[in-house]
Amino acid sequence: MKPDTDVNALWAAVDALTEAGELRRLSGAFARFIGSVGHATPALMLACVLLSELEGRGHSCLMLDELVDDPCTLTGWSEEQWQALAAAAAPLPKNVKAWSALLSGAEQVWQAGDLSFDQPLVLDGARLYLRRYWRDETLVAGSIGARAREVRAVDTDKVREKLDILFASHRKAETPDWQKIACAIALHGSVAIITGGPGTGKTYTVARLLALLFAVAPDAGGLRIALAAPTGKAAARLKQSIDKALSELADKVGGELPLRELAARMGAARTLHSLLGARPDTRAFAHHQGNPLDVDVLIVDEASMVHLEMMASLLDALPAGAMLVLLGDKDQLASVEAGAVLGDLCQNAQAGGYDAATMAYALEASGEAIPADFAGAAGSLAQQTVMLRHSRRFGGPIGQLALAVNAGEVARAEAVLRGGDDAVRWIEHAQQHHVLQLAEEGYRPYLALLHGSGDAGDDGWAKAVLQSFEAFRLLCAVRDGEWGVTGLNAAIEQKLEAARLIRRRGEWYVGRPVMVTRNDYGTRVFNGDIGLTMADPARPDSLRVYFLEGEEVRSVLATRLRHVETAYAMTVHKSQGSEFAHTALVLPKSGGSMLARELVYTGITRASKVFTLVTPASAVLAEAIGRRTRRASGLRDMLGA
Ligand SMILES: Nc1ncnc2c1ncn2[C@@H]1O[C@H](COP(=O)(O)OP(=O)(O)OP(=O)(O)O)[C@@H](O)[C@H]1O
Repeated sequence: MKPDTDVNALWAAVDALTEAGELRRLSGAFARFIGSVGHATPALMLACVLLSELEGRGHSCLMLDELVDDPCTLTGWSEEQWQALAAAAAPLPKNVKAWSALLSGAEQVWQAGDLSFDQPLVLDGARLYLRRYWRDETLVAGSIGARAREVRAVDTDKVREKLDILFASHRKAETPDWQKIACAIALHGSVAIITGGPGTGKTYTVARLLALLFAVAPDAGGLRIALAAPTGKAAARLKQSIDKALSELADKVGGELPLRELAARMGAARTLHSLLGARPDTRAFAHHQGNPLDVDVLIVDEASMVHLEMMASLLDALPAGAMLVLLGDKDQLASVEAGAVLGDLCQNAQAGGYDAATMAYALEASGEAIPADFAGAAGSLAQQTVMLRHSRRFGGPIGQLALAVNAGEVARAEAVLRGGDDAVRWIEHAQQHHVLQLAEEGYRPYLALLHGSGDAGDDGWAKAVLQSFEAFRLLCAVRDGEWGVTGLNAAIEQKLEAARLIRRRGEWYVGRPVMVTRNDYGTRVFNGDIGLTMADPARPDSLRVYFLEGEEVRSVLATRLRHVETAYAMTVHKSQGSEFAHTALVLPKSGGSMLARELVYTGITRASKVFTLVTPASAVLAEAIGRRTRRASGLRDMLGA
């Protein structure tokens, strides 16, 4: 069907906004496509433009109430820009009811019901979706909800006895002991969520949960456990921490529980892509409902990085009887792709909302009484969610700063930053040369090591260089401009060259750190992997890129890596799941909607020993802390809590 001629005014307004850089090209193209497969009214086309635009910013749907109430906040445009578009599509529906009536009457829109339909758009209550995201959200909500409602029979006496052994030697740091409660609660259902800030003991707890499962399972010998995380680095860290925790536990209680057997049986942790059987050239995974994963227990770390589509694929591939345990920090930045799944699933984590049955069960199975402050009736998923609240790594000023930022307390955050402690510094009125100086100091040690005696034929030496590089990292809020990743990487290269720390001979040179930007199954390098360029010990004229995979070093010929970028500076998004002794976070002069509290919190919590904040003007910090990243999604509603 041909589009109506009265959409031409809208296309002109859309094109003008696109030229002004306020709309991505895809959004106009998407709306035109929808207009080509059915009757194209200006209001419908406008909704499609917005839906696509918001998808690019991580939202899974367009909330009609937000569109009616405050379109400028929704789109991030000025009143003038919004009016230009709205006037071109006029008359627009005045309220949600009128929008719903208009959309549900369009032949391209399907009104939510069962899962089989052909329309590209779905209207579910007051939310307009792209078909794919509606399906994913429905699947995630359905599967998680069903798992949360499935209460498992637990021998509470036995569990309590084993928990007392597993937690005997630890010093209880908080009352109640949420770690112990988390283990008991996880056993009670087919899904559990353990959330908490850095160093609150999520991995420590899950190692004990595995030991507990092993101790109480009727057929421990046949228990199939899988460990996974969104990135290779996070997977390696998970495996390392669990191995460490289990071996410490085995030293303490090894005689009483079969922990060495458990540790020996646990395979490597894998990326979610590899666990699900990603294949080149297709989005479909080898594992799905028809060919489920061969697991009884699946532990997924860094779950805040798991986007909606991946979570849907994971749940689709998980066999019905299996237990899923999600670990992550709900306050961290959400995934780059659409969705904020962990945040949505953890909507009640802070308050608890435990019902009487859960309170009674937790007391019986763990011996810990959940305080009345956390009582409520928050729905079945809340009963399977535990938030760990005491950080063991983060007592000092870095932890205080993270807490203040997370709570939105600007004055307290500024006071910590100005407190004069060596662990937290603030370059408040920075110019680019301050950042370059910081980078030179931070990267000098690994470059000195690299140019000293030793060669990459010696794995121990290559590993030491890679570990030295991990001691410092510059994180940016944005990609472009003087204060963004691309501008800073170029400037840092020049600075290091002027300081004779690197010698560039074209794109590749000894010492160049790179980040992989696309999965490559041929060379087995994956999006987000970071490597360092060193001379090939076998052929001194060629260069190889060395990657640290857990304890192992592996290398790939530099010329075989096609999708990489220089990585002295990287985005906060890409740094998730990593930790650096000294982390420097650079905020731009103005970052728009990107610059938000979750981003600053995630940047700070990447630092284990020293954190430096770099701002061109101090007001930028308050601006960032004051802005929350909110992603539209229907998951909370669909979960019904
Ligand atoms: N109850 C406890 N008793 C003694 N030590 C603990 C306890 N809980 C955690 N720890 C220790 O605190 C440190 C941080 O714990 P862990 O690595 O499990 O935290 P995490 O929440 O997984 O952190 P991250 O989010 O950074 O991965 C570890 O060294 C761990 O051994």
